[in-house]
Amino acid sequence: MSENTPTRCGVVAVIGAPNAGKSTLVNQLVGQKVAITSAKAQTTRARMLGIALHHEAQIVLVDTPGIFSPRRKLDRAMVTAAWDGTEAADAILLLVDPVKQRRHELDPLIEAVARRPERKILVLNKVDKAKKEPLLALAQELGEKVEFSEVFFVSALSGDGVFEMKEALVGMMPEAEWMYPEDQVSDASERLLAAEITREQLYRQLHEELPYDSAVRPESYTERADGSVEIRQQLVIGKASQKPIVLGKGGSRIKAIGEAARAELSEILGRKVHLFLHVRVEENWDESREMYEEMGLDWKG
Ligand SMILES: Nc1nc2c(ncn2[C@@H]2O[C@H](COP(=O)(O)OP(=O)(O)OP(=O)(O)O)[C@@H](O)[C@H]2O)c(=O)[nH]1
Repeated sequence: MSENTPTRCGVVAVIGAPNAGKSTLVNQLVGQKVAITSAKAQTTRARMLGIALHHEAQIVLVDTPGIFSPRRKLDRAMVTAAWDGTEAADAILLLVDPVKQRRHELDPLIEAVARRPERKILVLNKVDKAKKEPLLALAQELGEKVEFSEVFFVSALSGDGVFEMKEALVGMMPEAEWMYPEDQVSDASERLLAAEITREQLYRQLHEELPYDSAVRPESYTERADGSVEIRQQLVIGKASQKPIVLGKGGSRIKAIGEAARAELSEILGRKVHLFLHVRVEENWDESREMYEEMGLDWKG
């Protein structure tokens, strides 16, 4: 970057139906993992920032929970967090999975986006799985409903088309000082990220067996004198009957979850990690204010 080039900085809110690939795209744009992903819908619970740098621009990406029709209190808090994430954005990026469109969730979203005053960008994801003609037809259909200033076709998973999109995003960012230090990639604390990494493993390893209502509560995060870090977390489940599923035979499942999370965390943190997990049954954890605050969601009584 030349010294005379003015810096740019802006906020892009990434919205879309559950499972569209929002977290995968944010990670790809940032160039490292800042948000967890899974095949399970509604993995992202709170608003998370991923901070991408490209040329003179700092692009602050708001990874929102998927927007869907809320039924439970937890769902309502997630949808509120999603829309809050779009406040004060310089652009709204609507991400769509062209194969599994989830129209019942996508259609209300399209209507809401159409009414927003911000610049709007359409990104059709998962092009690795989609056929060309339906993809173009979908872009045209959505383009008739919302005034998008740009349309991109990408694979967030493989990175195809993401570089070109990043180049284009730079030009959309207003001239401004960077909001975050150059080396900051996310606004999540290491403590929260650690809990999220464990939750990702919990979903990956038990996705069919364990219903959606489970959570990981950070208990302690202590730096040891030798430079390593000791992390304690609770795996919170809603029913005692789920406990044997999480533990597995002779504790083998929880051990595998802990081992995979520990390995990934040591890599991300660049140091040795000691991870201790234990299961806790809390029937109404999704009605607890403390849990909401730990997940970065607002509690609305
Ligand atoms: N084939 C393919 N799969 C993808 C692509 N992008 C994301 N996925 C997969 O789609 C699933 C959902 O991805 P996420 O990034 O967790 O989706 P999300 O929109 O953040 O989901 P929520 O947290 O439910 O809102 C994961 O299994 C991803 O690996 C892509 O470009 N191609």
